Amino acid sequence: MRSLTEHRGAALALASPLPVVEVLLDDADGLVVADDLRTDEPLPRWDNSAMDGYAVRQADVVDLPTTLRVVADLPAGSADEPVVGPGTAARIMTGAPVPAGADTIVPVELTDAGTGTVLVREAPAAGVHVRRAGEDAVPGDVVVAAGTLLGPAAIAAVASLGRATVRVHRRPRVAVVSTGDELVPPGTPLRRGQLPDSNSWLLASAVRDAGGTPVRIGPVPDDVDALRSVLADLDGTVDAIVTSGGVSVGAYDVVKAALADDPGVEFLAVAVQPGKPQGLGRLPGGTPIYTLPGNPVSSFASFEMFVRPAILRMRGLADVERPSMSAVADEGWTTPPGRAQLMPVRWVGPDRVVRATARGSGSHLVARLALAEGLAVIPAEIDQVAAGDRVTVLKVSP
Ligand SMILES: Nc1nc2c(c(=O)[nH]1)N[C@H]1C(S)=C(S)[C@@H](COP(=O)(O)OP(=O)(O)OC[C@H]3O[C@@H](n4cnc5c(N)ncnc54)[C@H](O)[C@@H]3O)O[C@H]1N2
Ligand code: MOO
Repeated sequence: MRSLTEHRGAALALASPLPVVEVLLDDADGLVVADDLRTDEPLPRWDNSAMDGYAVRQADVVDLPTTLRVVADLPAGSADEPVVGPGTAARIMTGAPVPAGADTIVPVELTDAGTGTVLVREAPAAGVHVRRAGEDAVPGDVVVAAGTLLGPAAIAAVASLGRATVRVHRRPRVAVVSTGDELVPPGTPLRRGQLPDSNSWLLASAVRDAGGTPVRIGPVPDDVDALRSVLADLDGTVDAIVTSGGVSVGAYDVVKAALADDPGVEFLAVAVQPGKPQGLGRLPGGTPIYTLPGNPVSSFASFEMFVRPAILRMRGLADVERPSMSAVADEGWTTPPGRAQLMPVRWVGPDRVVRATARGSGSHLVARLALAEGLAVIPAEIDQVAAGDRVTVLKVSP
């Protein structure tokens, strides 16, 4: 059996950052910046006022109170370039450029708010309430580095450079294909033996949560030719394919059968529970394929371990790890000998977890998987978790 870490490495090795495209800022959320974005100008671009008030000369506000003549009115956006000479002031609003001659901003609260003349009762020291050109960034500074994930703050930084578009790695399109004769779409009446396909929805949602665009297909019946034709159509038109089911040693394991002669795809056992039977590789057209086991908790945990990091890498992210933390197991449980365990857990305190369901990591427990907030990763060498033990928990809930 291959170790969890080794298989994760093989899964990640199939992925590389996708080609770069230029997108409007409106479409940039969740995408990853392709090149360093530098500023050509100082930011702020000019000295400007941090307060609504009056721009004055410090020498004029030493003996207070005093009355100054108002020679200009400068709202934010004003292109006027008045000069504040001795005995005068410019009314100024937050964000307007500080006019030549002025070195001091008097907030309106310290004046009589006059428009023809202004009575100044108190004044701050020179430079207070002035936002200096270049104090945020100077020309040549990298403002948004290659590899930055675009969220609200980073998009604001790009916009503040005056750019309407940004070059990013294309968002991965990932096909998810569920297989199994027993599956019907949710909402369809069930006869004995049938069950709703939950994996294609699970995987489509997981793709979206990983920042990809899912192409959901399924359920595909246990028919080798039908599945081959679905995969051939997808090969070369999507960035990755994820299948569920049909990879163990059953008589009708369609995914394994459909790809058995494909030299680019290997099937193997990984020392992990759930998620032991796995396959991965490239289809003839070069598309990476990940064939996950069909048990829903196995599909969930396998996607988390093997597919999600690959999608993050395709997006151009350097860090493909989930945030993890050490937590205390509030109860004990057994783990399979010689295999790592991925135990769905939920929080019962800031750093305490219990199994999400009393039946633990059983790979069919799809209904109660909904309670899982984390996956405790128990190394293969550990055969028993005791109450009070520390475990590493990946935070997986959205
Ligand atoms: N003799 C052996 N049998 C099994 C072994 C083994 O080593 N020897 N391994 C077991 C393990 S571990 C797993 S995991 C499963 C994986 O099997 P498959 O990937 O072939 O999955 P299926 O047989 O197609 O389905 C398993 C199970 O999951 C249900 N399922 C499948 N797809 C969906 C879906 N889209 N939505 C909801 N539920 C789904 C399916 O009905 C089965 O109950 O093999 C074990 N067997
Ligand atoms: O590997 Mo299976 O996923 O243990 O149930």
